[in-house]
Amino acid sequence: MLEVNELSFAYDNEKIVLDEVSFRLEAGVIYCLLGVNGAGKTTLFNCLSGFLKSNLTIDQELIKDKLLYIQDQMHFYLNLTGLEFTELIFSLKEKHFDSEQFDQLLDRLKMRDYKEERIVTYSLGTKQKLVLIIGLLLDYQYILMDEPFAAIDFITAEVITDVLKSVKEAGKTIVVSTHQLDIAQELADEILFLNNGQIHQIDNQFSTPHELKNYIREYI
Ligand SMILES: Nc1ncnc2c1ncn2[C@@H]1O[C@H](COP(=O)(O)OP(=O)(O)OP(=O)(O)O)[C@@H](O)[C@H]1O
Repeated sequence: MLEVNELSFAYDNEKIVLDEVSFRLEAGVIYCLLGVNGAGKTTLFNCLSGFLKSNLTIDQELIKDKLLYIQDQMHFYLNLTGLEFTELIFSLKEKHFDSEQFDQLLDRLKMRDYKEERIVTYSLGTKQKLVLIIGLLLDYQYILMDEPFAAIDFITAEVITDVLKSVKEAGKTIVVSTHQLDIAQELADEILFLNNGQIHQIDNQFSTPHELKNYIREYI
């Protein structure tokens, strides 16, 4: 379990983005992080992963070995193929690369044809899928994902939703930020709604995206 207590953050002492935010992340749970543009979702991820210095005490072991942060803007070596890039990440992280599991995930996300293609030829959504596959293969306990569905078509989004649910069943903790309420309502066990520097943690009791939207509107 990861417990965050009274996390506060402001950029250059300007407006407070996170105002004594507290919440817990449990094993085997998917959280969807929601909030309007500029609410502070990326800032929260950056604080949790130690990219931004806040009042949070960062557990270095957690950051290094247990927590994976998949940012919305990823950097690639564009001249490498998907396979080469994945192998490079694994060698940098000094982790064993399981090529069979890699192939299975490529198949599941309809990525097999891209395995030997250079990343420069990938579309944005294809790059996002590669990052997701690498993230899942790295097998971290906590996976933070900033808008992983942003460039993903709805068919692939369904596949990714299923993949994330099976990762959750394996006891991982997943936090996904998204603006897509249909995905949040389908995917989340719990909603983390960020608004005016505060987090509202809500059970996903909603049977339709519309219900979730109406609930959130009450806060804004
Ligand atoms: N490097 C920065 N310097 C100063 N202010 C920043 C910086 N990055 C973000 N902000 C401000 O902090 C606030 C939170 O931004 P953040 O990017 O965390 O929001 P977000 O919820 O991820 O937004 P979006 O949904 O648009 O991606 C915004 O007011 C933003 O303008």
